[in-house]
Amino acid sequence: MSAVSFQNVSKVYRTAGRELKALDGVSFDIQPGEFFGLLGPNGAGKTTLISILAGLTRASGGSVSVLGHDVVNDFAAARKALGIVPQELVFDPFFSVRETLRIQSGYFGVKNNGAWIDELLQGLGLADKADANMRQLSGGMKRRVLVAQALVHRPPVIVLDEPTAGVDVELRQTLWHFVARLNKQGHTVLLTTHYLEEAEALCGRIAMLKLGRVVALDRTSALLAGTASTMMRFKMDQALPAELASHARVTGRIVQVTAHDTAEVERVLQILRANGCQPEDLEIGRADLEDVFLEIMQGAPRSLDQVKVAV
Ligand SMILES: Nc1ncnc2c1ncn2[C@@H]1O[C@H](COP(=O)(O)OP(=O)(O)OP(=O)(O)O)[C@@H](O)[C@H]1O
Repeated sequence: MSAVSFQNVSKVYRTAGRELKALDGVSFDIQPGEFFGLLGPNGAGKTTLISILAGLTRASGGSVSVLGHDVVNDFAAARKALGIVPQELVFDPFFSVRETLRIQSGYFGVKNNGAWIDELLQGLGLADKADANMRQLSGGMKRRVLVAQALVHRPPVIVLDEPTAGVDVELRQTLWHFVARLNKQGHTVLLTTHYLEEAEALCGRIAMLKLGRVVALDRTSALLAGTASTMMRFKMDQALPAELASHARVTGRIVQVTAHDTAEVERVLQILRANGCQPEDLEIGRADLEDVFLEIMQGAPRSLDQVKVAV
């Protein structure tokens, strides 16, 4: 049985007489024990999909289940199987960290949860804040409590919706260490993030959403293998020749161009030379998930062969 199953999920938002299709026929399954990444640019539909999974939003069509429990018809069982770490920080400021976690245990009907709460506090670096009031905590500490709160009932499926947005390096490491441990123990993890290096490091499989549709779904290693394997990076003052624009990324003076092999690297250099460009600090390296993501999202040509070379 799948840990999470999305079957032909669609969602239409109607606002001010306008219709917006936020999700359009999304289907995929996540198997028990997977560390699964859901990626996509702003507005792709990630949060909408997670809200439907959490039972906070109704799908316009299709169905979603968690360990076989439909999120609409069998809501309580589906919700109990999920631990959802939301994006926003919402707390009652008058309770201590430990009280907050006890109350949350109560919501799920979990009794005698002290030992697990201690383990959560320890694992998330909150042990010395256990008796502090929520309002006294920094933003990063509050975020740790959010994670602890989501895990208080030991859910088999953990959903992390951009958990590291605006979070410092130490907390990220604490969080990933802890979540990776839970995953090794058999918990399924669904992660949405804009940090592609995190997704590359953690996720065994990845789905990419674009305008509400799944545009890529594969093992992370296969996604990386399927793209241009080489990235050329250099600095340049001149404008990028138009022939290279479709598979290049420009950030200020820094240019990154994809190439599949050394012949393509030579072709890029040839195009640059023919256009009077003078690249500096040239580096050639392996493509990473960010390159794959941009290639898929921009629908850039997969090979330089498709580009006319003007020499
Ligand atoms: N409550 C709503 N009413 C109307 N439109 C909405 C609502 N929520 C989301 N949308 C629209 O649905 C689309 C998908 O939004 P969603 O928040 O799911 O994307 P996302 O992939 O999570 O983006 P981000 O990375 O910015 O969080 C967007 O075009 C958004 O404007």
